[in-house]
Amino acid sequence: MITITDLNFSYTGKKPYLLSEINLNVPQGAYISIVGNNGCGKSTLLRLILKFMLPTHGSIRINASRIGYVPQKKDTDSAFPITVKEVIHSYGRILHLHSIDVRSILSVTGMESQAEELVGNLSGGQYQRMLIARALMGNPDLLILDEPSTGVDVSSQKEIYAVLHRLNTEQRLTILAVEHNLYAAARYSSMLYHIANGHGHLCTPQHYLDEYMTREGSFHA
Ligand SMILES: Nc1ncnc2c1ncn2[C@@H]1O[C@H](COP(=O)(O)OP(=O)(O)OP(=O)(O)O)[C@@H](O)[C@H]1O
Repeated sequence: MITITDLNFSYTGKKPYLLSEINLNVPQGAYISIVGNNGCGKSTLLRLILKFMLPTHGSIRINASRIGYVPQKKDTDSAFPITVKEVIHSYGRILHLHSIDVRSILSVTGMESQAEELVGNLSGGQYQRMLIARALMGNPDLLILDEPSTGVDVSSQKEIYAVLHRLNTEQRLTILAVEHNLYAAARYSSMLYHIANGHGHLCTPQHYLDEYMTREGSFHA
């Protein structure tokens, strides 16, 4: 679904590269979490995949009919006076959807009873579940998320990952997520893509736990 070939990237367009010799294949139905230390280039890689920027060298091919995107919470404005229902309607207009069933859209992430709520009154977990419901409008075959559980309490994290797990295993939705929650990455991903020193390595959750966690520090649930 995503094929990245010999990608190099720096914000200056010159060496040293932030991302170097990146080769990654995300097959249909996979759930891949991108992990690595702060500043290693995880979000940069997502922005390249989303075509917000171009690689310095190399190519990214995407074979998806529609991509759903859940941005980092800090990149969204939860103070804007708009209800959950209005968020769904306005996104439907952007997608040129003719009829919108707000209740059924929100029910995918268990948010139907918050439809009339102002987004500023939602908890971190509810807000994130609203963004996931919005990203699923128009039936994407690829869902990209940037830190889906950052700033979300543990019980809401469980709800978010239950939704993502269900979408991936039952509906075969391909998921690519930048992940700081290493417990969730190891528990729910089919594979992890670990970035360190500009280079990426695809590994199984077990391999990541065995090889990297001991070197990179403690395990956060
Ligand atoms: N627009 C930009 N212009 C120049 N440098 C940038 C830009 N955006 C990010 N960077 C730098 O690129 C590096 C990688 O940033 P990026 O956000 O991709 O890292 P990350 O792995 O997602 O980090 P974190 O885990 O902290 O979110 C950082 O040193 C950051 O300061």
